[in-house]
Amino acid sequence: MCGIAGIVSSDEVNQELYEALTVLQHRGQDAAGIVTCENDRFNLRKDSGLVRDVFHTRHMLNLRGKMGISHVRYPTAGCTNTAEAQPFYVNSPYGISLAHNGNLTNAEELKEALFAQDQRHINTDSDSEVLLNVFAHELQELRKLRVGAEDVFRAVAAVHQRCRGAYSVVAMITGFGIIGFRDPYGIRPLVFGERKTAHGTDYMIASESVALDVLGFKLIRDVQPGEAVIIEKNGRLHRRQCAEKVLYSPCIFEFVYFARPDSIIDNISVYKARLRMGDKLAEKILRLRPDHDIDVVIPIPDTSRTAALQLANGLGVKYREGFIKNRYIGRTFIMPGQQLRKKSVRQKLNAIDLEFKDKNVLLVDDSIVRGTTSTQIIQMARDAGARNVYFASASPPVRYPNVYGIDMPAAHELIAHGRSEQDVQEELGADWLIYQDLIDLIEAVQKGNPSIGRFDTSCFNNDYVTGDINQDYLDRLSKHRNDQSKARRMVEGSIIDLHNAG
Ligand SMILES: O=P(O)(O)OC[C@H]1O[C@H](OP(=O)(O)OP(=O)(O)O)[C@H](O)[C@@H]1O
Ligand SMILES: NC(=O)CC[C@H](N)C(=O)O
Ligand SMILES: [Mg+2]
Repeated sequence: MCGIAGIVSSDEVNQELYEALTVLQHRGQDAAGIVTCENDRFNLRKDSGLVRDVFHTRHMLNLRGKMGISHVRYPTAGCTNTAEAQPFYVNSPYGISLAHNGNLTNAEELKEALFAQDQRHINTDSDSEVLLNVFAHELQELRKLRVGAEDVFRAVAAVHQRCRGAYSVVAMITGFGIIGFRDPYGIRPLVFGERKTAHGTDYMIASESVALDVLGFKLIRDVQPGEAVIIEKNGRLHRRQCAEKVLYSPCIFEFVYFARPDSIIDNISVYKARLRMGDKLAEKILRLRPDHDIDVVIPIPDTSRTAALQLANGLGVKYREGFIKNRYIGRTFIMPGQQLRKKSVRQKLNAIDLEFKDKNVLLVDDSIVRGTTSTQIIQMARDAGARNVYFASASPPVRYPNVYGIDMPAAHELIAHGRSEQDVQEELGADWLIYQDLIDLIEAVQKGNPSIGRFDTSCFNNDYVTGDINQDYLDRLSKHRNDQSKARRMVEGSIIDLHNAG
């Protein structure tokens, strides 16, 4: 998952793009970048690392301009090296820069076609560089000296024809403005908002509404699946549906884990969706064991807190913060490499023994993916003296790879793949394991916006919304991107790009 933002303002945007990235940091911790545009010239700073480490005062001073885009990265293609940090840049036509959240599922074919037919060279393994070049090629084909909104809409329509998979995008064209667009399924979130100032209206596009809130923008709405939103540098706004066929199917895992609870995406409050997940889990537990002996409900910080609190209320059992999170350790699931993920769980969470001693504890997490967190946490609960350790997951067993922007490419790395719930319970060492039912999860999310008829739930039920994912693709993905092969490719690459402020 990545975080993206774009701003057109009557004032300098560097500081605000930086702040947007700090608010979106939970979507990607590997690399960060900002491009601004001033007098038809781009200024770029991007590098591997957290937002606070990538941008120093000297970089910020260089990022001049009243429009710009920014990105935090969690790779799903290529590797973690700096050459694949975003935004990407092409000089022709016009000078275009682009930041992408999602994953193209036909990137290999597109890369070949870009080279063989469109005479474009792709210098990294990043699918986002491919996407940028498709967009650039389609704009070039229109052969206009100066670009206009109509041309951009036509190029986005052509992108929809050629690209498969998930893409929420912000792009910027020198001397013209910024563009936000979303694939025809709306798999990854994208919202836009406005802020009235004494000098006119500023506009902002972002992955999540929380970034708008923090910068004082008012949410207008989600960018619709297939839609493109253009904000010209003079503040003029254009919108157009560019896809022939639209099938709104947002990724349900955004609501389970990725998005911040204070965001509203796809017109659904993530916070309320998580509360409802807690309600549903409580109902299931009471159905299965009306006379349960749970003494205390304990969340596994951070993301599960909202669901766990409501679950405790539903059961009428005490809610206690039995694990304390080290506030300086980030999200472990999106860290690169299993060794680092495993080590970080212990650095991140520590138990308060008195909440466990001689009690039947119900630990709650939002999801169990590789089982890295749950295995260690259950052991920690036992070490802290718990009598029985029960474990509830606010989402169903994750059994299948994600191909739309979450880096879980190899089925065999998922703890529930090919295992029954009973098997997983034994593997984790829990005394009882309760998973949310998929139907309940869907209801919990859909209640926030009943007009969305479908969600991408592929990691739970193998049903990929784009309908074009076959075993051959999954096998290639698994071979290329499992933990071991990723580790082999962790080489540092130098950037062939705009001058990058070092
Ligand atoms: O089964 P696993 O492979 O361990 O993955 C699932 C865990 O990873 C995530 O936590 P993370 O530490 O990333 O972030 P959080 O602080 O937002 O909960 C998620 O909330 C689960 O706790
Ligand atoms: N998680 C994402 O959205 C990743 C974007 C893009 N596929 C990359 O690897 O950089
Ligand atoms: Mg967690």
